[in-house]
Amino acid sequence: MNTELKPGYAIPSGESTLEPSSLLEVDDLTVRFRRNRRTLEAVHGISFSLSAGESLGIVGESGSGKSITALAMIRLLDPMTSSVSGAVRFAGRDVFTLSPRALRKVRGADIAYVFQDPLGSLNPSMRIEHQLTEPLRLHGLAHGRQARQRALEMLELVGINDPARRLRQYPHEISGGMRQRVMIAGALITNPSVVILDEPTTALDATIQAQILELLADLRKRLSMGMLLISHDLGVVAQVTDRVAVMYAGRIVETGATAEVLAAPQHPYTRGLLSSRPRLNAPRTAALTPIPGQPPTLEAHPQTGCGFAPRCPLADDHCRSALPPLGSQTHAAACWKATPGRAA
Ligand SMILES: Nc1ncnc2c1ncn2[C@@H]1O[C@H](COP(=O)(O)OP(=O)(O)OP(=O)(O)O)[C@@H](O)[C@H]1O
Repeated sequence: MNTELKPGYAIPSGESTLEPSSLLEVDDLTVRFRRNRRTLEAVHGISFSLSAGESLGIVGESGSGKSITALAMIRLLDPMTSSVSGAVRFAGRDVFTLSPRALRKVRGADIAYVFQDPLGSLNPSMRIEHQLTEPLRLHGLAHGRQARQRALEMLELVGINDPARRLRQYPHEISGGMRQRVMIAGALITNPSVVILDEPTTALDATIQAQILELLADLRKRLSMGMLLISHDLGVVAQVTDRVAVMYAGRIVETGATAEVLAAPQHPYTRGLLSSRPRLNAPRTAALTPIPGQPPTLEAHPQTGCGFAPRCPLADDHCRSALPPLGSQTHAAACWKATPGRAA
């Protein structure tokens, strides 16, 4: 293995504390950006793992660091403007020290990424067949008729009618929901062990959103891949994931089995997210209570204490001065006032 240090990616000095059985292990991941001659830390040493066949949701308001966590994991952040430290291991291999060739294989074939905007991610001037089969050709997995056959199967798997016709079409000729299905088909075509979906339904209207979530829940059951689902919406995460990590200002503030976290959220932020969301754990008539204030910008990430303290109804001086640790329990919250078992 090439142990050359890539610009912006530092090898961690500490030993891993993660389960050896995990397919994907993220250990003390920290992301910093250089902006206007300042270095701003956007993700402050987060750790989590994903087992084969497991589905993990990362949830939090816009700007909490969900996307950059995922991008940093597979080294998709620009090393000229960012630096990443910590460790990411995929199937036991350190992603940050892979050779460019090995990294391309992991990124293209083993860990698939579905970006937020399907139209922006598809090439408008190429037929769907070419785009779907490209990763197969690139990684030498299939060519010609065999690749086309695999593309047809994948379109069927994601519920697209008349797949042979779709293969001949261009992205602008199909609907937004279908484009998202094509993106998912493209991500799965190499039979990856892990698929990362970044806000896969945000750009879609409510009906199509529900259909895509149903599809993801179905695929999760049928294929034994690990799934990392990024969303600002706990309702989306609730439908598709086994476990959830709630992020706020670049840290995981609560983690646990999705059903447990939703039924008995411990962190005031998770409770706030639930109370501000319609029709989840509450009758339709229940009033929505938005979380007061805004999440901090990177410049304003608190240097001491709990990052959520400025918006938290329970915060006291201790919360503002001492950073609460995230415990190692299966359901844990980084909060001095965490109240286990209390529902939203
Ligand atoms: N290339 C970059 N340079 C500087 N700052 C960045 C860069 N990319 C992201 N950020 C900042 O890092 C923070 C986290 O961004 P990130 O995109 O991970 O948030 P998010 O939780 O995924 O929210 P969203 O759903 O809005 O993308 C934000 O404050 C964002 O402005």
